[in-house]
Amino acid sequence: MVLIDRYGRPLLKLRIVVDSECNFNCFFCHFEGQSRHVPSLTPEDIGFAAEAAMRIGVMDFKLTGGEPLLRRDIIKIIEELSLRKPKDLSLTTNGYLLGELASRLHEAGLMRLNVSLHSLKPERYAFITGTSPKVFNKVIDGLMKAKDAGFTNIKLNMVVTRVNVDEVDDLISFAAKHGFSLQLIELMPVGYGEVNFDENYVDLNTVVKQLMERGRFLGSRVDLHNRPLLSVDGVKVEVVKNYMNPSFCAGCTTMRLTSDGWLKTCLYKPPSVRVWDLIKSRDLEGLIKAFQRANELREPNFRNTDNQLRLSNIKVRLRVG
Ligand SMILES: Nc1nc2c(ncn2[C@@H]2O[C@H](COP(=O)(O)OP(=O)(O)OP(=O)(O)O)[C@@H](O)[C@H]2O)c(=O)[nH]1
Ligand SMILES: C[S@@+](CC[C@H](N)C(=O)[O-])C[C@H]1O[C@@H](n2cnc3c(N)ncnc32)[C@H](O)[C@@H]1O
Ligand code: SF4
Ligand code: SF4
Repeated sequence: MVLIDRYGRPLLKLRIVVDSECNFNCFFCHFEGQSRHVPSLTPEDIGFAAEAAMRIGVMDFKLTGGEPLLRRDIIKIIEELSLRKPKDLSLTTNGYLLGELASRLHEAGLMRLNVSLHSLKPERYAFITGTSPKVFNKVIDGLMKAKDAGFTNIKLNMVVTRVNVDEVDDLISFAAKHGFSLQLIELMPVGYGEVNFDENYVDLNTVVKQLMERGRFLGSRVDLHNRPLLSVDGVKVEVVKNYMNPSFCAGCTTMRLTSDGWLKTCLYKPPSVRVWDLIKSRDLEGLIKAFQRANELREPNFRNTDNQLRLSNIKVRLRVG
């Protein structure tokens, strides 16, 4: 069984925001649209929430944050999820603590890793992430340790802004050299990303157009946002172009479980459904109902209103006829 929302979109994936804290301070951080410095669910709570999600057909879990590797019990969280045998279990990290944790993450059952890497220039990396230039080498070391630990499917996340758009080719070369794939992410006007959006936004379509001069289109991810997949210089490049993109939202198959126990139906905006008490009291039926309710409330953020008008006109005409 899979839940379908009012716009015909299946609910396939849960992004679990495991914490609201971070050791970095990226100038664009959206913090998954959740509040800072709030309490967090325990590993057992998260496992229980995943169980309810699996009952309604969600088999794909993404751990994110804040910085998920700051949780001292991150291994236990992964074990709790892994024992329920999901189809996909992945984590997105800034990579700072990856060197220390990579082997244990792999052993605990984590299947995939996305590592944010917005620049290959230590000074610029520090500027973007609000850290010191020494941090860059630690992140690169973490990436190499993750590869050695057995992670075969590592995606580099690059949020493309005016600060780093000149490094897209360098990131492709770096990914090619080390066997990673690359995810180009358009800046989203959420959280800090909203505050400095105008001076930093780059339309990803312009970047993709240039890449297509030497790359080829492999297809779209219909399971997730209809994201285009390209092959450029032998590297798989995934395009996360969200801003003003109705096709992206039409393919939205996700919702978020925030660290303080809300089902957040969209990154950008309410509504959210509170599930903290249902999780804490282990009310499985109540939690399944809350998932169903949140799914009914899901709405695409960017929509092609012209098309929608045309569609509703057709429906009206059919009814009248
Ligand atoms: N607007 C929006 N952005 C999303 C959504 N899901 C993921 N993103 C963004 O996509 C970018 C990449 O997210 P990741 O955490 O690396 O995960 P992912 O690529 O979505 O997931 P996988 O393909 O499973 O690895 C980040 O900027 C996320 O904020 C969504 O539903 N809506
Ligand atoms: C919120 S972070 C949490 C995980 C981890 N701290 C990290 O940075 O990888 C998840 C992903 O969202 C990206 N991101 C953060 N703010 C963004 C924004 N305003 N627009 C687009 N992507 C953003 C990050 O670069 C990262 O790849
Ligand atoms: S994007 Fe990730 S690493 Fe950067 S501040 Fe946000 S949570 Fe921290
Ligand atoms: S509907 Fe909201 S959460 Fe879904 S893809 Fe669009 S912006 Fe993201």
